[in-house]
Amino acid sequence: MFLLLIAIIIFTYIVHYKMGRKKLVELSKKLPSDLPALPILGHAYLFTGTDEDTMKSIQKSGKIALKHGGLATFWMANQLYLVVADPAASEVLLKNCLEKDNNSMRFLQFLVGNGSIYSSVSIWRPRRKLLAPTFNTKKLNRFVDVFAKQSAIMVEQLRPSVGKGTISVWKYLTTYTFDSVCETTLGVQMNAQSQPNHPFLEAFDEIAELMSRRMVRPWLHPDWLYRILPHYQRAERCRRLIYDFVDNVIKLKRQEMEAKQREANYLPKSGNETSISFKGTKDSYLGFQSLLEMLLETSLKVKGFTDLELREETLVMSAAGTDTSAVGASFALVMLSRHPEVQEKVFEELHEVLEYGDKAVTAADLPRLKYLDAVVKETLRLYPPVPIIVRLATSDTELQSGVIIPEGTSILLNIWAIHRDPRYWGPDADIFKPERFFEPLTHPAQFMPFSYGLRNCLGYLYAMMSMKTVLATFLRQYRVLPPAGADPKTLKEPIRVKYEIMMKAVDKFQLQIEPRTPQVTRTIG
Ligand code: HEM
Repeated sequence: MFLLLIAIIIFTYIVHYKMGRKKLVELSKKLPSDLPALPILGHAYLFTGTDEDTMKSIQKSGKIALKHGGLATFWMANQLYLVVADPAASEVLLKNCLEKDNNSMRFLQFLVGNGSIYSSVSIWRPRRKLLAPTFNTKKLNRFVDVFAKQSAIMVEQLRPSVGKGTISVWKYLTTYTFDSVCETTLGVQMNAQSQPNHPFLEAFDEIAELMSRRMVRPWLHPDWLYRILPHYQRAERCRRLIYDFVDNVIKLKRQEMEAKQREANYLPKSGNETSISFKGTKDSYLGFQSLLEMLLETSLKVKGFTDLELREETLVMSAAGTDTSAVGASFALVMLSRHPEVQEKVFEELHEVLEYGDKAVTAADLPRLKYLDAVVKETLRLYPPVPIIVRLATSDTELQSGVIIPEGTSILLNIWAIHRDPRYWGPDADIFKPERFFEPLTHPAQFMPFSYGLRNCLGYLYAMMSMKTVLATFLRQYRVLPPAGADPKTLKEPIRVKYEIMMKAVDKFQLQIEPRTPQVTRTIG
């Protein structure tokens, strides 16, 4: 009897599995990829080669989907991926499929553990609820002074390179965002701009590269194999360094907050270290509350985050906030170097809103910089720092077109392709034209550099503020030009890009910088 029961269970499982696979195979036939699938590997061979080749494959998959009305399928080994390059389908999928595709996500979880960005819905939902209030406009407005201060430092760091030929702006922008993110999220002044080889930043860069390589190389996927490779040893060393650093910050911040509370007589002198009651919101020594401090405070008032959760969430914010905004601002500078007429319009607007001089940009100035806003958006459209996002269909999901996406399908939303769809952006979809953002969008999901739906980017407002502040501060002082000796024909072609979890310029954003007149020298306070 027992054996019969086991046999029935196994039989039912096999039938269920086969039925599920049948639906996936049917979908792959209905929405073909146009490219041959190899035995065992499927289309995984597309992701061999350099990071630039990987990005080319992402673009190719998007183009194929666009050719077929926005949907195509690919096999990565035995896993079916639906590539989506259609706003209407994206809207349905991003509203209904909240679970992330674990096949690719588990490699990113290596660093951020259960941090909300890659976690399962059951972990993500309560965390998002706690995190969301910290990103409101009023609180973020207080960060603009930090962005302005760090931008001024960046402008000074660049001064020796002004008028001296071609340079890569990447290191300047990434240390700017890193210092800003650390100060506003962790409440720590890192000074990476004056110390660009900061070990924390280097570890972050290295681990991002290692994780993205593993993600797209199936032979690095099995844990047992990965753990014996030097790749893993390097990743583990970076992870340890990052964890130690963040854990220390959390510890120090706890102590700092507790001492401050005691000083202000918020606590009885004999207060128990672990049961502190925060009665009021006090600004830190930085003059504002960092996101970590807000979370620490919440954690002590209501059932909030444990130290491990705090580590995970602060890491998500640091990882999600640093390179993304640096990539966005760097691409914007490259686009402006290629479009001098647009750069002049930005400069005129800056002159109008901020006047000549070196008055720091304030939160009140940002909404008035409308043309700069359109320039940033147009850059994010053509060069979205996060060109793909993934989801998993946890139940059969019907699209508006009637196509049913079966449970178990991995979904790859190709933001790069959605942003270049001529059906939504017109025949000049590939052209840089900021003015298009003065017209209403045809579909709310046709522009989604920050994703769309309930799991969209929490930091989009933060990112827009940071990018606009640094660009405004930079462009008031300097003019950007293409690299010396650049072939005019190449400058008309799309920027060469590579995929490293984020999309970056292959040449690390090379430019020439010239001073604006009248030149203003600024002393950093
Ligand atoms: C140009 C800059 C940025 C871009 C393009 C960007 C893009 C994205 C995208 C596409 C996602 C969603 C991924 C998905 O749907 O699977 C995301 C999630 C997230 N981003 Fe950003 N991001 C940027 C800046 C920031 C900043 C500055 C912060 C914080 C300081 C931040 C914090 C987050 C967080 C916490 C999530 C996870 C949200 C959740 O799962 O609930 N991002 N970001």
